[in-house]
Amino acid sequence: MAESWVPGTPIAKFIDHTLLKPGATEKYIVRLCEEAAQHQFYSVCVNGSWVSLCRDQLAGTGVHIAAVVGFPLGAMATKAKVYEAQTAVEDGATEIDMVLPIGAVIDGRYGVVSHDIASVVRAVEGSAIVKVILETGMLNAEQKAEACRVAEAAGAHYVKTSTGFGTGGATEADIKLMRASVTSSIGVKASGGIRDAETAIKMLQAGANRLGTSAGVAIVTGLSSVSASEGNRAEGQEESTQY
Ligand SMILES: O=C[C@H](O)COP(=O)(O)O
Repeated sequence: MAESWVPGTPIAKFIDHTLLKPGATEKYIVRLCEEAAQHQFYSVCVNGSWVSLCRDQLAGTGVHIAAVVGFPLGAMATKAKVYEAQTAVEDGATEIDMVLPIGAVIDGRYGVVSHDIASVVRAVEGSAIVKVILETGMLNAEQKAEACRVAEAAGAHYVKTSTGFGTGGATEADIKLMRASVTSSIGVKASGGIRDAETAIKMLQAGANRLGTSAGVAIVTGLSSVSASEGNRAEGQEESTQY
């Protein structure tokens, strides 16, 4: 069962400190790890090529490593997602945040969705938990609810709202819908567009067990400090959430 936040307690342990921008450089990944260790975030969430660097940087800190898979489109072959997940685990990830095949959900081809998720779950079973990203901004309520049910039945440990690169991000309404669509055995992760403490707390109160955000430092300090990912944007990237 995923841990739930208790009002009045610190939220750092519920945050996946995230840097997924394509132009992220080594110094910002190192900084992400330093910030995660300093603030004792639950994990860093990174693209697969950074996992071994994070493992070295985070040794002895207690901070976990989450790697994204099939990110951000979800449309890769299942075999490719399996290989990507296995590689991330070999390199030190203990959490896999995979994007489900969004088009198959929209088509109603839930057998394909189930097979995709179950294949990744099986590939890393015993070594990593799997969070399934729905990209909620692209789905209607019925599709979101059914995708949650299919993900849980396929063995997922969490359902997660958004990549942060697609249409829309986490909303309280979606967190409530997703929480109501799965049992208490699995968690709900809110991600995409969470930029301040007030929003973070709203997501936790709505039923989220984890938050994915590239603004973790600003959230826990309550300041508009420049976190690793924001610094990365300062090197020439806009904060675009478009593909
Ligand atoms: O998986 C997490 C998201 O990519 C974070 O999105 P964000 O950059 O909008 O906070």
